[in-house]
Amino acid sequence: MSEKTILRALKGERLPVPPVWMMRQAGRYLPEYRATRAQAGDFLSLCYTPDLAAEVTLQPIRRYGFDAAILFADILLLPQALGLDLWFVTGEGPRLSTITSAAGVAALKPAEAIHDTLAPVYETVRILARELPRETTLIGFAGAPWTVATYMVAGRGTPDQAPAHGFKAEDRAAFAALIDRITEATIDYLSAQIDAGAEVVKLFDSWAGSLKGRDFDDFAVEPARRIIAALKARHPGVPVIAFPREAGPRYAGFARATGADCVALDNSVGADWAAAQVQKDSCVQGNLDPRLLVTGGEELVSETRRIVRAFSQGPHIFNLGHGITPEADPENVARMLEAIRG
Ligand SMILES: Cc1c2[nH]c(c1CCC(=O)O)Cc1[nH]c(c(CCC(=O)O)c1C)Cc1[nH]c(c(CCC(=O)O)c1C)Cc1[nH]c(c(C)c1CCC(=O)O)C2
Repeated sequence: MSEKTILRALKGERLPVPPVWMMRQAGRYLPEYRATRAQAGDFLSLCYTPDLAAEVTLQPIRRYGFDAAILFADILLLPQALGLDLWFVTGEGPRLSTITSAAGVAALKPAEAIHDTLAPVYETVRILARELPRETTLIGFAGAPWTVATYMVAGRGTPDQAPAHGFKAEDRAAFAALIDRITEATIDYLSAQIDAGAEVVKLFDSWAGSLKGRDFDDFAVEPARRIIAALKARHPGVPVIAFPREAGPRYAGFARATGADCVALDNSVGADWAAAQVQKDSCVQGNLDPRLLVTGGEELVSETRRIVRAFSQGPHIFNLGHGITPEADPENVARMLEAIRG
């Protein structure tokens, strides 16, 4: 059996057909996901019940045969493990107790304490490592420190991340201490996922685009570099995908600056630009507009083919530019795969 396609692409190999998976591939657009979620009761119970979390991870693999499965969990489980309260308001999104001062940072639990809360996530990984088809790669993940901090400071999602920017402006040392604490915990969290059987890990920095200039270097590049260096020291050969969403021109050089094996691109980035400026340094992942899985039609097929072609001269993992939405038509996912695989 030759090596899994995603691992080959992550080592820099150009493949005739790019391997493919989708962000949020286990999600509300699938009727089988909605059924299992109803069985779990609520979203967090689904995340913390290993049999059910493994089941929803496997559902899109059974239906579509994606080349990778991504662990079913959430980036906000880590702040919960560090001691914050976390709950989800149906139809609105996450809520957390907040951290707005140096004292709040000091009151967080130490990194070693996270495993008590996160043990069920590692159990989900162990089940998946046993049950996935042998050609499917298992991806673990965490939020990048800046993105996780934006939720810890605001207590919820915020369109412009103003509360986190405010804390950073008011007390940069305390904010940097918060980023450090998350960075250390993220290293231990991803390391435990790898020990349990994750073959690749991905860092989601969904709000990286709101960091500019020196802030981007200090709070997007540097934490990613530290996390990747620590993981490479503990787990040589395990690849890391970084997703500094909406980094724009800062996507260029991101892999070199952080040591990431692959940079995931959002759909605001031109594929031809990224092929020249980003793919020259590393594998790239992306970057179909998820709205096309709602609208479908000829544009879905032509855009899918255009992206495959644009990245065909180097290592590429096909994916969306952001998560698939609940309104997406499952039939359109099949059409996208047909356009990639022929
Ligand atoms: C910012 C962020 C979060 N979570 C995540 C991010 C980074 C990626 C991104 O930008 O989308 C990452 C995430 N969240 C989820 C996964 C599982 C794996 C996958 O299928 O990609 C992953 C990798 C499950 C989820 N996480 C969430 C759902 C929906 C929950 C439900 O079933 O109602 C899923 C499947 C909930 C969630 N979780 C979060 C929010 C803001 C919300 C509410 C908005 C929404 O509902 O989409 C925080």
